[in-house]
Amino acid sequence: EVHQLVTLIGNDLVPKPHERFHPSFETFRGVPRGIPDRDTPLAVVTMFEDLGFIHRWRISRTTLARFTLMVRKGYRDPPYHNWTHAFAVAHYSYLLIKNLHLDREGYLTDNEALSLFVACLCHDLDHRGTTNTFQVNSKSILASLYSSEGSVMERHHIAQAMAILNTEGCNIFENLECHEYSKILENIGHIILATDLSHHFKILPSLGRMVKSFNKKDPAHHSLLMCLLVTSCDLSDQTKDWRATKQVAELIYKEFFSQGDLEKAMGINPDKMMDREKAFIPELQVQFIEGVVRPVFVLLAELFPGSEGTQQSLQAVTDILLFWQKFREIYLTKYGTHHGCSL
Ligand SMILES: Cc1nc2ccc(C(=O)N[C@]34C[C@H]5C[C@H](C[C@H](C5)C3)C4)cc2n2c(-c3ccccc3Cl)nnc12
Ligand SMILES: [Mg+2]
Ligand SMILES: [Zn+2]
Repeated sequence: EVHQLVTLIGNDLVPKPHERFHPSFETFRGVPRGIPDRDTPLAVVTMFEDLGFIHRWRISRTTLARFTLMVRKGYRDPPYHNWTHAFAVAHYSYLLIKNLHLDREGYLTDNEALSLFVACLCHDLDHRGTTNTFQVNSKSILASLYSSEGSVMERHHIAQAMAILNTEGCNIFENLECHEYSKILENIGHIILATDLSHHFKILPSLGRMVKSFNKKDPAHHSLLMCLLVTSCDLSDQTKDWRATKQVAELIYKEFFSQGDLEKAMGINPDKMMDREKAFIPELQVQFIEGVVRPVFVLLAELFPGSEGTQQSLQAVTDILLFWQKFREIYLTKYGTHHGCSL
């Protein structure tokens, strides 16, 4: 498949995204999950090309093809935390960089923009469909490796990304100067660690301050911005249409409930959110979107008020929240209580 992909992109055949994929590919309404899996490696390469990364960082096309296929292969196939999710997250970062001109406008350095896109592609590598808490409770190998530092899964995702870059013929950063190279690895690690939602809650007060008075010269602001951006990308499924969002919620709870079943079998009492007998999904989704998702897109819209895309994303999240609130009301009035709710 490397040969096939290389031939495609080798002789400058990298197509324009909207022509090859879908007119909505470059818009915030576009649903990257609609791209067939077999087309996603080429779509990744077109995004690298479209963002000017291939030229700016002298990335060899064959190396890029190998890297992309290795990353896709590095994902397992749990219901939600698979390659399709990584591709969707990376696509949203592509939209942000392209439409907000994050590098050109000085919100991010060139290096940070490339770091964000590559970190999104790699941010859930080798995910097993279980949470950090599960790693610790089940005393997994990954917990034995990383639990002392916290963010167990995220540290594993970083290790997997580094392993791919260290694989012969897959290091897309091979032509970077020394200081750029070490900077990019540091940024990618920082960004992937920021996808742990408990980290997001810790920095939330600082994000609020950063958004109020962003200082393009302050590296700390750049770091906080990269954390906010990657969290918005990780949650970007919630900025699409209701049908797409509902399908995603089904995948997430399929993964959560499998973990809950596993925990029960292991004699561990699962979190309500993971227990198919106790979870009332509409309520959980109202809480998550109201408490976590919408505040992220409010911050993003505040930071980029002139961008249609961020306003659209905030509006979409607001609509999704309304849907879940209606869903919850109907369910509660119809059934009085919520036992045995299924989507
Ligand atoms: C739709 C939707 N619902 C979601 C409901 C709940 C949670 C969730 O991790 N909750 C918490 C709740 C407390 C405090 C922290 C740590 C743990 C304890 C677990 C977070 C995530 C959800 N999520 C994600 C998502 C984003 C980043 C990583 C993993 C995932 Cl799954 N992406 N989409 C969704
Ligand atoms: Mg993750
Ligand atoms: Zn993710």
